[in-house]
Amino acid sequence: MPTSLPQESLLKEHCYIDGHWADAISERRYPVVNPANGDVLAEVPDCSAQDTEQAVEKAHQAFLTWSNTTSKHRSQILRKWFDLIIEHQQAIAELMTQECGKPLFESLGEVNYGASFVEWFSEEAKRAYGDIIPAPFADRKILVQKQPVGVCSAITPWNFPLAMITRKCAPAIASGCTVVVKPAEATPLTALALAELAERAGLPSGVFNVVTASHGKDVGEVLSTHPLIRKISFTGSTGVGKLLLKQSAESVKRVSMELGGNAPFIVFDDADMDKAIEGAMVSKYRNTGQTCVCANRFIVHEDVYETFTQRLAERSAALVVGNGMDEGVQQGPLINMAAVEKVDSLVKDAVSKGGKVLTGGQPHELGGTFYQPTVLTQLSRDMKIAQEEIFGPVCPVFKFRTEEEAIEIANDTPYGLAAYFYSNDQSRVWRVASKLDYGMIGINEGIISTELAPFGGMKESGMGREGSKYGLDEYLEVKYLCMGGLDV
Ligand SMILES: NC(=O)c1ccc[n+]([C@@H]2O[C@H](COP(=O)([O-])OP(=O)(O)OC[C@H]3O[C@@H](n4cnc5c(N)ncnc54)[C@H](O)[C@@H]3O)[C@@H](O)[C@H]2O)c1
Ligand SMILES: O=C[C@H](O)CS(=O)(=O)O
Repeated sequence: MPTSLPQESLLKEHCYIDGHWADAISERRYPVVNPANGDVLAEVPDCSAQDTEQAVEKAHQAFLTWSNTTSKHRSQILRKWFDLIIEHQQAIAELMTQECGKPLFESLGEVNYGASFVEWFSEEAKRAYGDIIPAPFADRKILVQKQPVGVCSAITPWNFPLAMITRKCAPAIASGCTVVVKPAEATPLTALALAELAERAGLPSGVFNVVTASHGKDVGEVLSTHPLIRKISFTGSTGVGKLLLKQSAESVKRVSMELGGNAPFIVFDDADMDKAIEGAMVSKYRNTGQTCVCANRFIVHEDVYETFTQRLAERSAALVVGNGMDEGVQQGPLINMAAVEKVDSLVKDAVSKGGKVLTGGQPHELGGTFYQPTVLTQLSRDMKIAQEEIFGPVCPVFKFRTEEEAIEIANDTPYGLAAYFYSNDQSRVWRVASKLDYGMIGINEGIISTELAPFGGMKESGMGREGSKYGLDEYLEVKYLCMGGLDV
């Protein structure tokens, strides 16, 4: 085990089921690798369908008790979990950087962002209000109450190893549900550290379970079809999301889907260029371009196109690329070589069709999973980079002339997660915001995610919302009680 991993007991190498640290029934294990240098950080259980079925059954038993606790009790435990995550944020961040690659300052940011969902839903737990509705007849009362959905499953991606788990499990636990989590195969250690801190916070056995596996298919099939699972919450690619929707349909499970993105970043001729460049940099290069809400297509008015592209290229070329644990590094590795090959293939396709490389454009001289921050111009919409989620440090910059053209280009995608645009014309702001088909829109702002606002998309970017006052309802059922025959 590399010496840089925290020695404190947050490094867990077993799955967490019903309050026990366990091996897989098969005793198979798989290595967790640092994408920056290929170091084996740890080994964790390679769980199967059988392990997952046991976890679901334990979560069901725990639900029978947990669902009958008071919301205040659940709130207090969630608050303790939040406090422990914050207390141990450095150790968690070091685990996160070494298993997913993001620079340490970004991992610390994610730990605090992910913890904010636990804090938020420790408060929202006490606000699952119902209604008393004026009855149409004198002898009855109409009541509406909310109750927990039941046993939930959560399947999460590697790019935000903590926040994507807390964004699901905090509202689930707050509402009285229990959860079986399958983290991404690449990033189980952060999830297991969360389980350790949940146990220390006093979360009862079986409420929060973590099943680790080297691939998603077998475990995922159980988590999307088991009769005791009443809801599945998935964050990941649209392709896997569609598969899970199909698998969940047979037993009509509740679903939350947080899927892929293809965010447009529109710069109008009346934009504040300094703000637009800053917004472009933070939106594009967060997690080395590997976030679902990263700017994926820059769409820039012809009058400011040269200025924007030159300034973006200068800033991109100046980014420090390296191991995320090293001081000053701003761009880490991509998650694996397949990601490097995909990003490079998109760049080469664009160049083969006439695209021009202003900076970068190929794997980084560091080798391995590192890629050069890249800016491309002279692009056309028939290029793959116009339609696919890049998930890497590449900025394709398209040109437009009219407002209508910009909106048409921006909406020309099956995705509808996040969009961004920069303009100082207030009338234009209202026109464009109303016409963009996206669940979240940053206006003169490049980073918009917060636990206070509803996170989610339209079209093939998914369904449901996470965080905010809307996030709790994803884990609640609404029940109507008609109390009749009253002599009142
Ligand atoms: N909308 C959002 O909030 C959001 C957030 C983060 C990432 N994402 C998206 O996730 C993708 C990148 O993450 P990724 O590479 O981990 O995505 P992915 O879809 O490959 O994997 C996500 C999770 O699904 C599991 N999985 C894979 N195949 C499965 C199967 N057949 N059955 C069940 N589970 C299966 C994986 O093991 C992992 O835990 C991007 O498309 C990104 O846009 C979306
Ligand atoms: O990658 C997807 C995450 O949901 C992005 S964010 O951390 O919520 O902004």
